[in-house]
Amino acid sequence: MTQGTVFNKEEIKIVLFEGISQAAVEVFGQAGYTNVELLPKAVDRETLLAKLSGAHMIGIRSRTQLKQEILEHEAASRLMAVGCFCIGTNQVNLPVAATRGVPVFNAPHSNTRSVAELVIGHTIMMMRKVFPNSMAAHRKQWNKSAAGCYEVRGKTIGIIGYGHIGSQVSVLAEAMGMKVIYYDVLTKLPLGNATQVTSMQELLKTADVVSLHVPATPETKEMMGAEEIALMREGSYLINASRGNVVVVDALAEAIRSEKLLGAAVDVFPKEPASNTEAFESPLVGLESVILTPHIGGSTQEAQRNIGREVAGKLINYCTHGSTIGAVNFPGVNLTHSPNTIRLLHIHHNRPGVLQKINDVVGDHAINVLGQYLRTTEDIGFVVLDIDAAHGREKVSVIRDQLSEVPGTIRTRKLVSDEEGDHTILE
Ligand SMILES: NC(=O)c1ccc[n+]([C@@H]2O[C@H](COP(=O)([O-])OP(=O)(O)OC[C@H]3O[C@@H](n4cnc5c(N)ncnc54)[C@H](O)[C@@H]3O)[C@@H](O)[C@H]2O)c1
Ligand SMILES: O=C(O)CC[C@@H](O)C(=O)O
Repeated sequence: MTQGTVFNKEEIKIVLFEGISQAAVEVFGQAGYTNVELLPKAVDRETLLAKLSGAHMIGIRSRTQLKQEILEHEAASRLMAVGCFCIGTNQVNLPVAATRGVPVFNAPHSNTRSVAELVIGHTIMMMRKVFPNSMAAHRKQWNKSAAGCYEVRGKTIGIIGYGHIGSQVSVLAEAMGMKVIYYDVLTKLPLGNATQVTSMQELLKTADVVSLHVPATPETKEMMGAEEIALMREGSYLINASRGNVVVVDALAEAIRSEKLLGAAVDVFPKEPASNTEAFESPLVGLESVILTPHIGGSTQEAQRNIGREVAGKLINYCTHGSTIGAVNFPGVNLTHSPNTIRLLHIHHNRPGVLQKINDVVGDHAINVLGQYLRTTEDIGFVVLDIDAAHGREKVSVIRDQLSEVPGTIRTRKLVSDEEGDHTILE
């Protein structure tokens, strides 16, 4: 019999890695989740496993790699949900997390303005050679010269990936008098006077500044290599604040050395140091017309605070109510507090016949089902049963045990609510 262990909210162990904003801790605390450990940076594998041990929910940013081996490790056996306190979720093996019954949440919007602002800053700094001149001034050299320096006004920026960030870069660039063209695999509504072009080649041949804003996918891996850079205009510029492996860095370094490109600004790298104490290595190091920033596109107080609140809220909603809205690897079910209800969550492999078996189990008991929800993705099925606590309280543990034995079951959870509030029962 798998009766499950009762955990009140203050016993739910939450570990937040990588200097996640204190705002997240506050949001957890306001919701009654007070057992939160906040670690200032990413940790090595051994520490990660030690911290994972017994943790119900964790929060990470882009440095912590949750690979298959980690997710399937005994230390992660209690792990119920993961929050990526950022946009990117490529650091998590999402299919493995899903088949472990672990939804992964992120913050798709909260840092996008910060990235767009940095890109605009990079554009001006790059085209005015601000950093080489500033570094020279720090060495007491006075390089007053207009050579190789340009206004952005009237220049064309070509945005590859016109999503949340690309479209904001578009608006800000246009406000500075730039012409905007963009390429996206989807047809996207142009903002202002921006124009969508039909091929990446056309964009590369036309733009004075190319800015990359695509997600990390197999299609975007190394999408800017030597061939693509060769198509760019002589003396143009490249910005990458998306993901490191979108650009072939050796090809970019070569284009800078040969002065095919007058400059570049790079915020993300194929290999990034795991902590601020590890040395940063890149073929771009030492090329003074390249602005190098340490993956800080989203690193502003405003963005981190908003992300902290957003992702903590999603984790709370999942833990307290079973709501998976906003999960990137899980069927989305929007659930809120339902008084005097016992809520059973059944996460299973999406294969024919599971729902029927669940209904058979429920049908064998004289209980009042107040609500039933089903959502599936290709691989995962998620069924939620709201059972009237007035009649079902004694029977629910037996029902849960029987549901746990339905072939294809990944995980079950039981959430009990009453007028005073919710508490959580986990496997
Ligand atoms: N530097 C940072 O600190 C930082 C911060 C946040 C996000 N990011 C990264 O920025 C990137 C963009 O984020 P977003 O929030 O704008 O994403 P988004 O999903 O809103 O937009 C991405 C756009 O790219 C398009 N796209 C996908 N594949 C494409 C392809 N092969 N060719 C052309 N277009 C393609 C999509 O249709 C979409 O419109 C992501 O890689 C994200 O991880 C970086
Ligand atoms: O904060 C981070 O570590 C990642 C920032 C950014 O790349 C994101 O994916 O949101």
